[in-house]
Amino acid sequence: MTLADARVRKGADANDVDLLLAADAVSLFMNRLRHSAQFHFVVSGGSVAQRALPEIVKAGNTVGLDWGRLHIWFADERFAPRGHEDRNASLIMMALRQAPGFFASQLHIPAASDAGVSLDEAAASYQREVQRYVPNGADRMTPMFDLVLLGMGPDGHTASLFPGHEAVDLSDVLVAPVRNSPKPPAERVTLTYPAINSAAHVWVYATGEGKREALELARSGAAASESPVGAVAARDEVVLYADAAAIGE
Ligand SMILES: O=C(O)[C@H](O)[C@@H](O)[C@H](O)[C@H](O)COP(=O)(O)O
Repeated sequence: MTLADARVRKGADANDVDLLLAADAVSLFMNRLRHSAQFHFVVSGGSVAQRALPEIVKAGNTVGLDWGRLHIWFADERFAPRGHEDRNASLIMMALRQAPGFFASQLHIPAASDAGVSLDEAAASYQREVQRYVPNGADRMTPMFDLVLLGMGPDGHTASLFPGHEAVDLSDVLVAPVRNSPKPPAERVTLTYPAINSAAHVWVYATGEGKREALELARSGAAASESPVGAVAARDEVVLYADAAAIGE
């Protein structure tokens, strides 16, 4: 299943979408954790980190979610110094501070640029971390995240997979270094399609009129090089969370 045939969860506005998504995420966590010891959840930067994640944390706390059983991963991270405002980690850590029982060791952050490793090493060590912690799917080879929550840019990028960029074409790695990103900062670490598309659930979050055109292109089944978000897929289900402004209906 891809974004072209995704189930759509539509909210009247961004706030409505946040509430809808938070309730769905928590029920997915609870259901999965009935049969599984851990839940591997991939989050993104931008408004996913700023708005959706804090709402998910609030909804989890309301039902007494055991945060100690979640592992949180990054769809992408900017290769900037630790604590820098460009880092997605800053926002994500802020949201998770409100999640009782969630330990720092359950948060998997790609290395910062001042950690003494190169960009290539940061990507390689993140890939090793994914392989070490995330259980493999039915093929016993590919790590299977439980849920990947992606944002999208007005250019159709998702994670740090940008239109026309080489990371979009990679089929043999789970994590890639990105140089010359059209959106600053230029250097990033990103999950690739093999990692994203083998997840059980992939949810795409798009709010605001600025996303409308890119979303339309993505849902028309455009090629990955033109619309990276349009090429995301999932083993079980792709769901689009969008407000009326983004979906244009
Ligand atoms: O790394 C980045 O440059 C951003 O994090 C970026 O990828 C962002 O997630 C999308 O552009 C969606 O952003 P919004 O959801 O805030 O519109």
